[in-house]
Amino acid sequence: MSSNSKFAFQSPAEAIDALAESLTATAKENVPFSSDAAALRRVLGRVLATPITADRDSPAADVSAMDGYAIRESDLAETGEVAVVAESVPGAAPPIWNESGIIRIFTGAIIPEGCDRVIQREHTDESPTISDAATANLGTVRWRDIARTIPAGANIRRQGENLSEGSVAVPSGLELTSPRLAALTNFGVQECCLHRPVRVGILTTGDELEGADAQDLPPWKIRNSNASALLGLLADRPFIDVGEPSHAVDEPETLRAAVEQAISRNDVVLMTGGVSMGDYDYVPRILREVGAEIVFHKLPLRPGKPILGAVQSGDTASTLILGLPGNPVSATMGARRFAMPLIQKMAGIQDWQERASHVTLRELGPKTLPLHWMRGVRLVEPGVAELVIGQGSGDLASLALTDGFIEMPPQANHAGPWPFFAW
Ligand SMILES: Nc1nc2c(c(=O)[nH]1)N[C@H]1C(S)=C(S)[C@@H](COP(=O)(O)OP(=O)(O)OC[C@H]3O[C@@H](n4cnc5c(N)ncnc54)[C@H](O)[C@@H]3O)O[C@H]1N2
Ligand code: MOO
Repeated sequence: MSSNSKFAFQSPAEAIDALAESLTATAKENVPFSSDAAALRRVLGRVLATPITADRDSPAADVSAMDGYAIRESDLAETGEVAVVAESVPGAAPPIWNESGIIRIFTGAIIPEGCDRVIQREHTDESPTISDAATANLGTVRWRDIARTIPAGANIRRQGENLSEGSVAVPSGLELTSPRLAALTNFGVQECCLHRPVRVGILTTGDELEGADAQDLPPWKIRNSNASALLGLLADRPFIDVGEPSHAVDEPETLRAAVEQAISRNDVVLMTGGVSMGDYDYVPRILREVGAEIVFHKLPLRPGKPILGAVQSGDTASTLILGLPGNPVSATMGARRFAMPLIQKMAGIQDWQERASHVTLRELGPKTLPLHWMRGVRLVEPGVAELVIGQGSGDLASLALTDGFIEMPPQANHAGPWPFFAW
């Protein structure tokens, strides 16, 4: 703990970095790959653990970038009609060129040996205007003046100009997005090595909590909204394997058993509630009892000041435990701000640190805080947001109107731009 402060870390970013030091990426596993929908879905959004290399040059040969005519320079000297003697089409080997006449070529087809450029068809007058491959007669063309300005090499995509055989096409540590799935298909991948999805367990605590289906609640009971909020943050990320949330009442033995089970089954345990100063706030004590190292408890942050970050060392890897304050706004913002980047690190994502976009506030009230301040906002136009002023960290109704939140450092009193954390 630093000497001039009651907090172990002075900012969320420092606290996240400190936890990250103990955390490693999940194991690698080989997953079959093909281009059918089921196989693509299986790997989409997962994280590549070893690079994909090109199985051959890209393109695999010199190919045409245009529909037109493959020629050599001397063909342009012809002022009359030039005979089209063959066609080079995608999907077929190029014709053998016998050096008399020219070759009609289509985009993507291989440049026949000896040709040094492609004249696009709109730079010619063709006769007939549409070729009739059924007859042996492929017609003739006349060059328009502009054709004679087309230099050697024009409209030819050279063999290997995108990537040469054996070079890295997709580096490891990246999520498999749509363009990367295309690259895997293009480079003949049959099996890819991915990080196992990060297992995340949600463990809510509190005697007051009931399920979403509870009806006719007495006023001292509430529905477990944190479980839904956390599940909603994590469930649609293929690099996360989030299980059914579990719940423990505020009783030490029950809670300890639930914590031990959650730690044994998961890479990350997200707890909510029970981390502040109440008589029934057992979470810090129990985490210590089960042998977890508490890296921080309380940060200069609002909402969520009582947040707790801990690590349980295992035989091969450490488990991350976040004790999120029970208040719904604190729990949800805390999970987004702290858990997401750390889960990304454990998922093997190279650039796991938050790369938040920034927004400027349309209006800023006079208030400042001596804490890092996460404030719910609604996007009103690109790069501009307005504050959604709520009644505090229990105000779920206001939270539901937000698109995300900004984070302002202590005493900040200007409109930004501030980092924006989208839901
Ligand atoms: N004496 C002090 N009291 C409190 C402090 C403090 O520093 N000194 N900090 C306050 C702050 S700030 C927060 S945030 C809360 C955090 O408290 P806990 O993490 O111990 O959470 P609980 O007391 O269990 O619950 C707080 C609040 O949230 C509701 N809750 C809890 N879990 C859920 C859930 N799964 N779904 C929906 N709502 C939930 C709970 O009913 C309480 O209303 O402590 C302050 N107190
Ligand atoms: O900081 Mo706590 O999160 O207000 O409610």
